[in-house]
Amino acid sequence: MNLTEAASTLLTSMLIGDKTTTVTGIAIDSRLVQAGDLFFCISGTAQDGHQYAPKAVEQGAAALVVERQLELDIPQLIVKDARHALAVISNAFYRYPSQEVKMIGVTGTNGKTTTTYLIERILQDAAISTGVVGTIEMRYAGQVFPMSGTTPSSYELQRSLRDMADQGVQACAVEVSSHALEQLRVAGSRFRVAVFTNLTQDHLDYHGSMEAYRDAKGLFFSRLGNTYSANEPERSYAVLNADDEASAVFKHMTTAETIMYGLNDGADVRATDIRITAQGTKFHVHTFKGNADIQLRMVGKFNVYNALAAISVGLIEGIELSAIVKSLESLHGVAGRVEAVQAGQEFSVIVDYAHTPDGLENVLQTVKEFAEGRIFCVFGCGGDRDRKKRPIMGQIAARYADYLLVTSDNPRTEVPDLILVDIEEGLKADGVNKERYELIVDRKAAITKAIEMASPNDVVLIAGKGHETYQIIGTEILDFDDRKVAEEAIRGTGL
Ligand SMILES: CC(=O)N[C@H]1[C@@H](OP(=O)(O)OP(=O)(O)OC[C@H]2O[C@@H](n3ccc(=O)[nH]c3=O)[C@H](O)[C@@H]2O)O[C@H](CO)[C@@H](O)[C@@H]1O[C@H](C)C(=O)N[C@@H](C)C(=O)N[C@H](CCC(=O)O)C(=O)O
Ligand SMILES: Nc1ncnc2c1ncn2[C@@H]1O[C@H](COP(=O)(O)OP(=O)(O)OP(=O)(O)O)[C@@H](O)[C@H]1O
Ligand SMILES: N[C@H](CCC[C@H](N)C(=O)O)C(=O)O
Ligand SMILES: [Mg+2]
Repeated sequence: MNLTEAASTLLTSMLIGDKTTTVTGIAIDSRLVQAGDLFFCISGTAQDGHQYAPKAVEQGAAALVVERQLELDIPQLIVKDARHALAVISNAFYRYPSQEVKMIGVTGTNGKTTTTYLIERILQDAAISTGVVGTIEMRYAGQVFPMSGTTPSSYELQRSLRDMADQGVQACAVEVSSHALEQLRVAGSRFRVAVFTNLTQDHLDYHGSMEAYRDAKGLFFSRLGNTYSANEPERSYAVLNADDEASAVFKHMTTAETIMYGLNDGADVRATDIRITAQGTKFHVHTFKGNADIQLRMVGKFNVYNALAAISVGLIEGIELSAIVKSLESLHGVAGRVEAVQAGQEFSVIVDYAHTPDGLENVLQTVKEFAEGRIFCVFGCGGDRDRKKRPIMGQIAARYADYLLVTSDNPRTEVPDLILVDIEEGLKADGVNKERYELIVDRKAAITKAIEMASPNDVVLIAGKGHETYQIIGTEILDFDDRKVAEEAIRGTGL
């Protein structure tokens, strides 16, 4: 792409310098710039990318996209909003790959990763080559790539989609975080389906209020397929959780046809007769394409919702309900989501990724349904993240578990002990007896203690980190895997 072509995508942009300059790649981080790249100076949430322009030039950038002209001898494309320009130009640079790969986006506070995996399985089994992009990893066409967050930046997403299209990938299930919506990471991507799981408290540090958080999610639906045309190759659909009140707002915002799923009468895709055991979840599903019994290997009522959302997507894609049911029944679960650790012990140890008040409540409710003995809950709250959820998570843990081991979960640049104190505030406010909990800042020590305390038939729930294989302390990323630590603790105590 040359700079004139890049400039032509934005009517109000202004090009300074050699207009024929060719750019061979896109970069937003000066440390990753390669010779020939177009470097976008983004006014970010933490810092101003314009300050890194000299470094980008030094690394070989061919040109810059800036919001104000810089005193540098290099072609510059001046735009009003570099983040917006990044989305627009990335879509063009990678030749609009979302027109070729059918995109299914999943947004919501909890359940995005799980739901994308269910969708991936259903589509793969229907011989639709499917990629998945989200918290755990990105994978397609037999390759796996690590991820640093949930939703990649717009240029990384477009670059990956182009690669998918070139490798014959037909569909892609993408986790769409509220940060991503606010930061235009999926802007310009054509979504065939937008799925909403639920909206509960999280990320108030970033969004400020629940209304602002809901509005960020709403962007996904208001931007969805807002043209009706005889030439439109395929319609877009919104798949909404009928039992979450935010869905009414999203339904109102979108021009797409909506499929409502839930547990109550009136939902288009509905579950009844739910039965949960330690081994799995049974229910009857009623849809606009027939009814069926289904037996998931995954436990928890929340997984019924995730399954209903995935069933809706399968039906939109024209897959038979019986085939969808078979696919879902074959899935063992998702790494770090209600994952059992078995090392010969006589009590249950479960590792789960619940890191929000609602996530924690759901998983504890599920555990409570099958626990025969006491419940020990090891959990913490992330540093440099929503502080308001901390006392609430403490209160929820105390409501369901018999004994709490409050510990660290990626303290990042905060003082770890103080995060624990924030959680304890909630316990004190609820008058939880000090005999029922302890604060152990070292996560390994907390897990080990819980395992030492457990007796046959008890359940040790280790929440918050799920599939994560690290603990972020300060700016250091240290190896840490709840599953391995638990297994070692079990073997170490010889139980
Ligand atoms: C608050 C937030 O969302 N930040 C994300 C955002 O950064 P930003 O654009 O605001 O950038 P910034 O850090 O202010 O820096 C400004 C610019 O300077 C550049 N820079 C910076 C340093 C340098 O040496 N050179 C350089 O060029 C940066 O690359 C950037 O372009 O865009 C970046 C690129 O997409 C992300 O990596 C970064 O994620 C940070 C690490 C983060 O922690 N994000 C979390 C909160 C997040 O996004 N989480 C959601 C998941 C939520 C969920 O699933 O519940 C997610 O989608 O991952
Ligand atoms: N539909 C749901 N409703 C409420 N809680 C859920 C739901 N699905 C999963 N959970 C809980 O939330 C945790 C996280 O699930 P999952 O990883 O699928 O969510 P996510 O939305 O991808 O999270 P993240 O925002 O970190 O990407 C699970 O370990 C489980 O405890
Ligand atoms: N997507 C979430 C993941 C949180 C996981 C938890 N282990 C933590 O570090 O807080 C976030 O970035 O806020
Ligand atoms: Mg996720």
